[in-house]
Amino acid sequence: MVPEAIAGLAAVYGGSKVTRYARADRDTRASIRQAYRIRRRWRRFAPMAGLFALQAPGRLAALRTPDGFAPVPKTLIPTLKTRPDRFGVTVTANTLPKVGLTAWRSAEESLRDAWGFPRVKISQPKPGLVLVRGFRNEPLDTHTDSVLMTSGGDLCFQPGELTSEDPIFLGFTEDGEPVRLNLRRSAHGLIAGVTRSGKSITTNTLLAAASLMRDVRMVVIDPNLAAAAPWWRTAHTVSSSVQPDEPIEILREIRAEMERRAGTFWAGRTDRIETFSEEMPLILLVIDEVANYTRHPDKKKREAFEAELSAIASQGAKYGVRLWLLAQKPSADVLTTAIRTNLSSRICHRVDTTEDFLHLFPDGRDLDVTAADRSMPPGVSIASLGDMRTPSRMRSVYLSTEDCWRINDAMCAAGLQIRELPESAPSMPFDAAA
Ligand SMILES: Nc1ncnc2c1ncn2[C@@H]1O[C@H](COP(=O)(O)OP(=O)(O)OP(=O)(O)O)[C@@H](O)[C@H]1O
Repeated sequence: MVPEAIAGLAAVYGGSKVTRYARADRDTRASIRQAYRIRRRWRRFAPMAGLFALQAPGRLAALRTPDGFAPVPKTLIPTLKTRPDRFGVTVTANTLPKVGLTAWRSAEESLRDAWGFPRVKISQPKPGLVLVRGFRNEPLDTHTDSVLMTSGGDLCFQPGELTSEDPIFLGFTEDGEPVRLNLRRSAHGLIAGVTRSGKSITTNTLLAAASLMRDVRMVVIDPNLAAAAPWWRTAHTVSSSVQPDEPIEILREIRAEMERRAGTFWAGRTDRIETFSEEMPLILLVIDEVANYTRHPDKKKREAFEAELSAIASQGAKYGVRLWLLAQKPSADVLTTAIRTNLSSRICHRVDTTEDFLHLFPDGRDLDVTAADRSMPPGVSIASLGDMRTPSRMRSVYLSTEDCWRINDAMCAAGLQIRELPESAPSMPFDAAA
């Protein structure tokens, strides 16, 4: 019975590995094979790389050793665990006496050559453990499609299937770590970058995921209409007005909703809304090209817009509002420091100057990354959001505007259409539905 149970367990374990391999994409399969080779050759390779320790022989060894011979010390080798993914393999090893981070770093070149990685990154996440991240593919150079659509153009999630608690997968850091945004737990955000740097593609993912969440109410203000167009029929509120009047009205309505929600604090004995529902949705307010309003030539309108925006930026989060602003260059004349300070999640695509970068990351001069880099390709940014400990390079996942239209078509088919497209829609160049 016992050997049968062991055989059964082994079959299940082996079966799950085979299934995992069969389901993996081509790059992950190559990494699975690479991880296997690393483990198989490890005991022979570790002493050659100097990654071993000698343990003085104990009394038992002395007893077992024939007379006239000195007892041989035991060779200890770090134990490896491997985690393959599409970029390469992450190897975790325990440290041994004198085989800590320094020894692993000294062996970096041998590890790179023996394991076949163009780049490895060695770190110590906690005492007793060393992490070697081997990259066969660079995460920043690797195109990643959004998880919201299949390669065949079908939706991976049906409208209403997600909630604000579901993480939005925005991209990968340069170390291959997924970057996820949790709308419920995070506060406001800012996306910057020169034209064609990738702001819209990043925003597509944010808006598309939010539109599939049943407890999120989407409000999109966009003087260029580009970001708003796919969501025109289904977003709760949408405006493409170049003049600030309509956006000011929308911001006032949100403020009125905030005041209405303040009343619920008494009943709930709380000072913030942390759970959302269809009756009490999270309000995602996205404003593209915010400079169009904050630098509007009409001073009175500009100030009225800024006053509303400032109130939402400072107070909105606790009432369940998440404000995301997009700007090419969020300098002080575009966004006041008071507003900017409240936009804690930051994504900075390529910008022109270091000063522009510092508007998003005031400590940017001390960082070893910058977005004021002309070689930075579209889709790559410096990001600080979610559980990232320091700002890091990120490559956004790709979700085309055409895919956003497809998601919107599916929402309309599910009876979620709120309004018709504007009269001018058929002539819009980006109207994939036309
Ligand atoms: N994450 C990405 N992966 C692959 N390609 C990308 C990515 N992001 C952007 N691109 C490429 O860069 C082009 C420009 O991106 P996008 O339209 O998002 O720029 P933008 O900053 O919004 O520009 P604009 O301000 O002019 O609207 C896209 O059409 C696409 O070809």
